[in-house]
Amino acid sequence: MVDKKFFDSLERVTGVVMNGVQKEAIRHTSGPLLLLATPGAGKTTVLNARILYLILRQGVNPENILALTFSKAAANEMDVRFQQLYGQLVKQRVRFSTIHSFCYSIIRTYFQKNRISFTLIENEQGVLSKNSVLKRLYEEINQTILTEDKLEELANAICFIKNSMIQISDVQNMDTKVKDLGLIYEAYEDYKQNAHLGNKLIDFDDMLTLSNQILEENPEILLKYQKQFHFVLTDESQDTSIIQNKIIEKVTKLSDNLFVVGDDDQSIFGFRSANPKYLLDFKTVHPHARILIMEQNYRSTPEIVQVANVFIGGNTQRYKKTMVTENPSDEKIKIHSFDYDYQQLDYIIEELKKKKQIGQTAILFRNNISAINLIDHLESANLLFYVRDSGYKFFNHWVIKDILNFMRFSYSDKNLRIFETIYTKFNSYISKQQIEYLKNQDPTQSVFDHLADLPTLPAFRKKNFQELKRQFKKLNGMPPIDALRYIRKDLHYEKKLEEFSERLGLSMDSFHGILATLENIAQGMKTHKEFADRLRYLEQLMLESAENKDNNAVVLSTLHSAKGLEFDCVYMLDLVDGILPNLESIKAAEKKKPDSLEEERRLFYVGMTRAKKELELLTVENLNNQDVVESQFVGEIRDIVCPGRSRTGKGVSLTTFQLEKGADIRHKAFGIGRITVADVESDLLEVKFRKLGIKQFSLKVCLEGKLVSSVL
Ligand SMILES: Nc1ncnc2c1ncn2[C@@H]1O[C@H](COP(=O)(O)OP(=O)(O)OP(=O)(O)O)[C@@H](O)[C@H]1O
Repeated sequence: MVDKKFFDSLERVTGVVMNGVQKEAIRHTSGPLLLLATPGAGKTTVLNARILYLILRQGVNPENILALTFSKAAANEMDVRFQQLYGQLVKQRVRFSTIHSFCYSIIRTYFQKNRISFTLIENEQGVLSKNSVLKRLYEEINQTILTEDKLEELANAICFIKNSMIQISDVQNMDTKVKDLGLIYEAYEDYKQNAHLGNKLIDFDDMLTLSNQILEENPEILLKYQKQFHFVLTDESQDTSIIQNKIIEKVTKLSDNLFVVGDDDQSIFGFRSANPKYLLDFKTVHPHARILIMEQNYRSTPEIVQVANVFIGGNTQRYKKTMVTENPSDEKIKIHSFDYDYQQLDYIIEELKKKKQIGQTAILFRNNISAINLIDHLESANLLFYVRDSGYKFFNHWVIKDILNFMRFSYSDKNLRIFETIYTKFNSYISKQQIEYLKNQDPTQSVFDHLADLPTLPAFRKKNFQELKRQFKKLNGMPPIDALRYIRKDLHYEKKLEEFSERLGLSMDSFHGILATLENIAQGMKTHKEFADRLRYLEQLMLESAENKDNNAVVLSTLHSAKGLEFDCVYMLDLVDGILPNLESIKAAEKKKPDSLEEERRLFYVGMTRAKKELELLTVENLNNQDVVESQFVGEIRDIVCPGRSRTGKGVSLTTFQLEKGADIRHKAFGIGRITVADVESDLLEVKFRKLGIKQFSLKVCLEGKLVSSVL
């Protein structure tokens, strides 16, 4: 009865009437509890309300409460949400923290007490920084340079090792694309321990490893934390890694007051060793735990909820949950296919222009690079935007630096300093010795003239240098878009990139993406300077976009960073196989290893369930100048949204949609085409594709292998 007062005042403050399960979770005061929920079920809402309940109703001191989540942004958002709603009721600050910052406080206290000096190397610049150390060790061990993309792969692999608590001796058995990972890892750990005697170097994930070790080896320290944090709550618990899990379990062992909130269907950080297994095994570890399930979605329309339910049901490793909603109906999920990526962007811009308010709209994508073209388009259309991952370093990528250096050099083929940065990146056949020779020549003359004047040079090489001189001169007079193509094709920069990628085992996809993005930005520009200025301007806009956050600006975010958020309207773009799902997961699934494809499905699901009212899925047939195939997930959604269109009449109705002459279908490998023949008796399906022309297939194989799907 007394709790009624609490819930009444909660309702007044939040405007939310808690449902039965939510109330039960909020009122749960002792013992472990797993609160499993579907998206939009109010997990964060309940977690905050439970903290309030503990403080106001149970008289718990806020200092004894620890609310953990797994990203800085999520911790901040929880804190802000709590302050906004309950700041008036609770004056003392509650500790909302990431697990890393909690661990940092453990090691800092321990090191200070034991007079151990340490340096954090995660975000440092210069030779001591984690990235510089990793780069140096990789290059020493592998005798080859490490690109930014590979560096990210290496850093992720090391993060994975630590979070999964993999022993050094087992690293070599890991399935990884990083060459000699075991050796690099060992050297890295050794360097951090011993390179600076008397000073430990510590990276982000060392905070976890060291905290776990400190708590394990020092019972008095562990007891201090156990006594201080009598109540521990973890949000987004599906993202807990093995080591994080161990730390949480240790700290809560005494009080046993662990309140775990999560959704196994939203576990999307596998590359950092996050694993839904923690949730799936909760009852085994805590046999006396309560498990509550919240399936009511307060966020989205029935149209979105129903489709998302069926879609996530395609995964096998999950708690079976069925989302329901009482929200009013709205529009169906929309699916749009475009021939080219720029058409997709034009469409979004037109749609945004029709809206009065765009602050409740988000554009979500798999890879940060998708944001760059968007920014360019949005700026041109005078639409305000906010980029959530504004730290993305697109504009500093070495490929962009190369391109700008080609352009700069074309202005003055005397500039040896710039020439040195590009001479290996086109077919120059210039040796290091020749570069040394140039250093002693008259700097007011063309480097090509100097080279052509070399005494013992064969005639064809002379001609070659004269030709290069002519080519760079030609490049200088071109508008940026033509210049880009000229650098790629005529000066063979792209071929050099391919050779480079092959040597280092890199995929060309990201390079294609960068070059195509540059081409998009260069459209319609007249001078190289204008192009370079535009790049600088866009970079600045991106960095400053955080200021637009609450200013009616459309939100641009990767799917990963959008977790926990909600918007009236969501566009998901670039939905093609190879991006979402990514290539590795498709290949693994073909070899009957479905785990990563399941994670890709969860990522897609997280994106869909951010939408309250409108959800639009956008796919293209040509992305970054490459022909691509629609995401298999989009095909599935299409079949869920529009099952069994007319099954009567002529044609082949062995599937949920009609296969008949004149009907448009989507082939998994070849994209959209129009049926010219569909004949069961002769087992023939003949399709005319827009770009590939007519192709014939076995009807049986297509149907059994689900190679064809309907087009809305
Ligand atoms: N009982 C309720 N009645 C009405 N609205 C509610 C109720 N509980 C939560 N909500 C609203 O539902 C929306 C989703 O809540 P919240 O963000 O807490 O969900 P979540 O489970 O954390 O979502 P996700 O896991 O998808 O990020 C919010 O707008 C919240 O105010």
